[in-house]
Amino acid sequence: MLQARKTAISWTQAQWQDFENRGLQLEHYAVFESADQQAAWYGFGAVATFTPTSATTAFQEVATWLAGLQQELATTALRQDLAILGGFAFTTFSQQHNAWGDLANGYFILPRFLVKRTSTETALVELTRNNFASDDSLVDFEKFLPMVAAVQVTNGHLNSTEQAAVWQQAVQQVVQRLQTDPHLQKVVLARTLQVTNTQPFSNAHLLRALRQTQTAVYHLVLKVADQLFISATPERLVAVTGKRLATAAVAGTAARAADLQVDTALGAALLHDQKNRVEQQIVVQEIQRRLQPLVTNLVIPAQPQLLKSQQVQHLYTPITAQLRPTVDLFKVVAALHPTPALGGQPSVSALPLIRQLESEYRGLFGAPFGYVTFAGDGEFAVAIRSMLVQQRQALLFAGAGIVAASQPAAEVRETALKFQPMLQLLQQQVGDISNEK
Ligand SMILES: C=C(O[C@@H]1C=C(C(=O)O)C=C[C@H]1O)C(=O)O
Repeated sequence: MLQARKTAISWTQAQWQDFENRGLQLEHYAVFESADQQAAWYGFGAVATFTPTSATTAFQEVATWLAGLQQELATTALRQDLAILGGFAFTTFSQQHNAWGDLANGYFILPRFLVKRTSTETALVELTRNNFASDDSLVDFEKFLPMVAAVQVTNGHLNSTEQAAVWQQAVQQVVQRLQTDPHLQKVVLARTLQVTNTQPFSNAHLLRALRQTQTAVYHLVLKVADQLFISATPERLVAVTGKRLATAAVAGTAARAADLQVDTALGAALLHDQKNRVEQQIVVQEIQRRLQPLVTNLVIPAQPQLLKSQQVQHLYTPITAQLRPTVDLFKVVAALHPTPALGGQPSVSALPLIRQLESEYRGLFGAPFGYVTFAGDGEFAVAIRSMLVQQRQALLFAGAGIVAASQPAAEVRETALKFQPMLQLLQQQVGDISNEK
């Protein structure tokens, strides 16, 4: 039986910082902060964890796991305040060796303590299968967290290895396929950047840098044992509140500029660029096609807008709808992932090419990451601009949509920009990076 209770909290900035630093010492810690800052969930420790067995059945598996937890809950009063947090894997793990370890097939936690922050409340929710240790959740929470001394400032020296030239050749191959295969419209190809430090990265510093340098994007964090996954993505996959659904088609990329006029001109050029408009329209149409059987009142603006994050700007079409009575959040995620923003079009042709041409298994990169409450509401973001950190190693991922008109060298530049959000976190900690090609 699951016992739950909720307490309103109003912590100072220093307390938040202290609790997060201590939370990072636990086996499990997770963060979901929405890009619009309307919702945030923090998971400390785990009452239960779940790892799907395969990517194709993962959505149903997690839905079934959550349904079991709902039945175990002693009270229905807190269903809006309890949530599972975690991420799916992009595809089923297919390689013998990969960097992802326990996270390879995706990973979800039911936290022992949840902090829920919305525009109207901030609350600590305690959850246990035993009896509560005391009659005060705040006391229990303080006792549950490890006592850690102040986080040390780390220096160190970074080395990075990437395979830009090899990847550019793979892009060239994809372009040739796109030009000769009339059924294939788009393939999203990703590359990786391996960064090695001379000493272990500090998770606390990485998270601080995430909040300082990456604003107006989602902050996604999942720490399991000595692995830390971080994403600063601008891209929503889907949010569901009651029967209201919101999703977005995000594709097509231009750089940002510090100068406002230059930045505006870059955005305007992107809005009028034929190649990028095609790339994004493919995503809009495919999302529409996949949602149609699941929703009513589908609203799709005719023209895209710009979605700006620190390093890049994208074409962006916000999409809303009403879920049909029998459809839930998991069914929508299963239908949408991967959209042609991360897979390609059609998926059946693009996904095998991705598997064949990419050197690293994607793991949580590009996959749905989010939370689902015990009431069935929730949100998943697309976990791009992300990396996996383990001790002295960081593995960064960046992809780009390739269409017949793509120029491989430009895609290399675009993915270099998309590494920047995570590179900044690493650099903030140790200073400059040296590049070993
Ligand atoms: C795949 C990534 O980004 C995706 C690809 C984009 C593109 O090709 O222009 C734009 C936004 C994202 O949907 C990434 O950042 O790694």
